[in-house]
Amino acid sequence: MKKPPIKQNRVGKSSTVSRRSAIQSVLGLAGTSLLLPLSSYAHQPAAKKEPGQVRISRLETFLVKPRWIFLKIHTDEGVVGLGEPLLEGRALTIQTAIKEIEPYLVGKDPRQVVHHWQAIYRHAFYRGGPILTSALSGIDQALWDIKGKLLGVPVYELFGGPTRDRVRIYGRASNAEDMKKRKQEGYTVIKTGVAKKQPAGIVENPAFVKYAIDNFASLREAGGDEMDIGIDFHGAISPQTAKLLIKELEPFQPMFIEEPCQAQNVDVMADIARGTHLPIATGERIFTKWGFREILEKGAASILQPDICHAGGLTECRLIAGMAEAYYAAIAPHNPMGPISLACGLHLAASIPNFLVQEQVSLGEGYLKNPFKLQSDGSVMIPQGPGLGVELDEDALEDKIGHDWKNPESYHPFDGSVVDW
Ligand SMILES: O=C(O)[C@@H](O)[C@H](O)[C@H](O)CO
Ligand SMILES: [Mg+2]
Repeated sequence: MKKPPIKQNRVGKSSTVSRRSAIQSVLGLAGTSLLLPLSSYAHQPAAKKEPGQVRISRLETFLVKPRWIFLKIHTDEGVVGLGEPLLEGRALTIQTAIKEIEPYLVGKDPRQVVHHWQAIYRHAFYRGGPILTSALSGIDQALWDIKGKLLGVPVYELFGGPTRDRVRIYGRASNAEDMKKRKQEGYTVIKTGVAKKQPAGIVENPAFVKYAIDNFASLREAGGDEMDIGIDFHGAISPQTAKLLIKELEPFQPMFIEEPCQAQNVDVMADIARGTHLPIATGERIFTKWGFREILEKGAASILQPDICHAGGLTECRLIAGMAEAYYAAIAPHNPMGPISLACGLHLAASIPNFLVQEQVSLGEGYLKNPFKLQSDGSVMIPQGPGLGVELDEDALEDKIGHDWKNPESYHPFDGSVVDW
């Protein structure tokens, strides 16, 4: 059989032999040639360090309030890369996943970002899934940060940008009063949710619909016709109710309908999308290009909301943006995370043509030495420092270390049954 193109680990040969024979004996395959030759199982060694080269020395994660996890990838040259490998409610699991990936990275050249992405994703054998792609996403972000810092340029420069000089961000409003405040702060885009007195069931009566639509109408009135207002159904409404609400919302022209249903059955979302001219947005629970492929092919959404902390990092989200462009779809990164995630969104926005708007819940006040500032036109500027261009404020962070965040639970008040939140 042909030798694999990658140099093999001679030093590790004996452990490779025992690993293969262990695999073979477990599978009952001893003596058969079903498995690849020895060399194919070898771990790629850290190449000898030449002068001027950099090696990854250690991965450090820490939980940060309210529910985040930050990653630092340390190098033997002192350059540190930042990432946010968060999956909400699973911070400890992610921490463990990163611990398991660390031995692969230690001793390696941090600049081979795409190569490491491929190795971490594909050698896991069980590919993807929210836990592993979130861990990988944070690592990918930190590696781009290191690469930019080593070269002394912002990440968007490495991606061929800037494609724009500022980035529209959106705030949140659940009622007319919030809307007026956001407008005053300078926001030109707002996201809201479906107003409801109790969790949605399967079929709703006119009172449910009226309550939700009246609330949206009050937001439209407070925001005015020039305000872009997206509405997040949160995948927590039945598809039939989603269709009904969308029909009633059409006259108020929302900017997009987010997660009109869960994305597990893409055909159902595509059916909803065909029934309205309003743009359907989805993506916070979809991972990698393989997850977004089906959404695009079936025309289930025209606004993709990959989370740069879940979907595979900056490497993968750029590729997803390219796929989206071929379907005239736009990118609006999901981001209820921290400021490292926001910085990633800004670099992505500055390096793709089809960016729409960026979600954020924190501009980094109390976390960053150089927090972002909302401009009077509803935008923030793209960070100009090397790498991701953000620096943690370690002193301010001290009292924010650690959390025991738990995701909400929701039960129907009538019979106590589990409902989506
Ligand atoms: O679009 C959003 O920001 C929300 O759907 C959040 O991702 C969700 O509440 C979990 O944090
Ligand atoms: Mg959402």
